[in-house]
Amino acid sequence: MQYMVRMTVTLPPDLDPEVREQLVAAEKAYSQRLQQEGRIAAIWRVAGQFANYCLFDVASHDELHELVSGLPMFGYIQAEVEALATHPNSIR
Ligand SMILES: O=C(O)C[C@H]1C=CC(=O)O1
Repeated sequence: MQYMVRMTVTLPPDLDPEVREQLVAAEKAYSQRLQQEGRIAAIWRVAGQFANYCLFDVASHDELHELVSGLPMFGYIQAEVEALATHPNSIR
């Protein structure tokens, strides 16, 4: 099952810079592991914003929730999820 998830990240402006650096590094490692596993099929930065679109390819709503809620930055992320179905005009 595929889901397009828009994540908007709002880190507190007064967050300790060291904690921020650790969060960013942990987020990168987690995200790259999911990409290597194919559970994040693609990721794009929204130009000019601290936001991204992630295409998840997972088995269930529950797996999606587990992965999104496991993001190190989860407490600072607003996630908007759209479930994707096959488009009848798709040639793939
Ligand atoms: O957009 C961000 O930097 C936050 C984040 C969520 C997944 C990921 O790889 O990075």
